[in-house]
Amino acid sequence: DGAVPAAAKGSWAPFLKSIASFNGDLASLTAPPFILSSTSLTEYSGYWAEHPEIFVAPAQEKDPQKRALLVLKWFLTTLKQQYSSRNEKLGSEKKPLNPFLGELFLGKWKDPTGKIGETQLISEQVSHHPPVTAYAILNEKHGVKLEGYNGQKASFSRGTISVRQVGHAKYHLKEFDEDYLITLPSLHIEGIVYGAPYVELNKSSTIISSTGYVAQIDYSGKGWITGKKNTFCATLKKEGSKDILYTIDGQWSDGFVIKEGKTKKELETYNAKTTEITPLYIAPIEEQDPLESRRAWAKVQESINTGDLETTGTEKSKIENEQRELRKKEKEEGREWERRYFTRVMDDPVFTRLAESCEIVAEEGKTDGIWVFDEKKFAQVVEKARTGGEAKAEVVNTAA
Ligand SMILES: CCC(=O)OC[C@H](C)CC[C@H]1O[C@H]2C[C@H]3[C@@H]4CC=C5C[C@@H](O)CC[C@]5(C)[C@H]4CC[C@]3(C)[C@H]2[C@@H]1C
Repeated sequence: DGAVPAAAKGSWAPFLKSIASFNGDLASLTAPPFILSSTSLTEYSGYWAEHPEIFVAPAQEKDPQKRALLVLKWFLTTLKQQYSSRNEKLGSEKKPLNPFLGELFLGKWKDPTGKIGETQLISEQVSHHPPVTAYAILNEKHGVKLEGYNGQKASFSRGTISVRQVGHAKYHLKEFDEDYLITLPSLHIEGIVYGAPYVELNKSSTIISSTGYVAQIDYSGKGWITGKKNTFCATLKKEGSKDILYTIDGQWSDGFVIKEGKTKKELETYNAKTTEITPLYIAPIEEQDPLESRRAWAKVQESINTGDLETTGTEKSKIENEQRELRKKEKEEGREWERRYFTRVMDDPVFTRLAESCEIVAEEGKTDGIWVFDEKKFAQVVEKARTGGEAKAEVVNTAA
């Protein structure tokens, strides 16, 4: 059963107390030691493309309707890693490290076959209060670019933590000059009182394409029709039409079936458990920029993994104090921290046009702008790395 391990019982009470006065800021949760993960939240951006071949598949499909289906399929294949990979690997959902402002996580999925080409991950903590992670995933060979950002608005009630995700993802196909706006599902954390938290997705999310296709994904937890957890049903339609072109049903943590809308003919079955994950290549720590997660958090990660709470505390405080000093200095000099790859804009025409079709996302975009990948900044960073400028081999050690 999911009962709290006896040894950890002692650390449970402070957690439940902190959760009772939960103020919505997930980072303020004093999660018990066995729940602390040594992974920084900036690394979660990598969950969007752990199957690079599926990520670039739409770029190779000439038919726009089939392309829209392949983008929906790719999105659905990311859910298992996004929302249940900690359970698989670590036994339960964990509390990630809360990234500092400017923290970077850079990596690439290499391609030995030469058919997919290299796929690059750039993830940057663009805001600390509230925490917001922006990311870009780039595949030059197929002209595929994913950019997005996310933050969390959390609340606690009836033993579960509910999280509304702020932000969105935008998938771009260069060859067809096509865009897909992806809204982020709400979630809640179940199993907290048993000490075995896991994510369940709520309600629905949408993918709107500039070619006029709309995908609607409806999530449900246990106790819905099938009683199985992590179930969903998705439909793909042409905007303004009632005809369902395709349906996709299944469990995002297990697998799903793609069917033709009218005839219900089975077109494809996807098995999330047997599809290989491509490992992300990260530069060795000594070659990393000081702002890169695994270098900056190295001592904290080491002490979390060895269960040395004392050192975890002191090393975390060092980073937090450094950050406070930086913010103080910026305030005195009347400047803001320079984001390295992303810029906040008040109006992104692609986002605005596509968001009109789904009210949720439009709201955020209007109020405090949206974070976009800044190609100019990116080019400067690449140039600096090439000419050996003061910035290190930022993009990712291309020699490796
Ligand atoms: C045992 C009970 C306990 O200690 O409660 C702490 C729990 C682990 C609950 C709080 C944390 O749960 C984690 C789950 C994290 C989300 C997982 C996946 C994603 C998708 C990704 O694309 C964006 C980030 C997001 C939404 C994570 C955000 C942070 C979450 C909610 C962690 C909570 C701090």
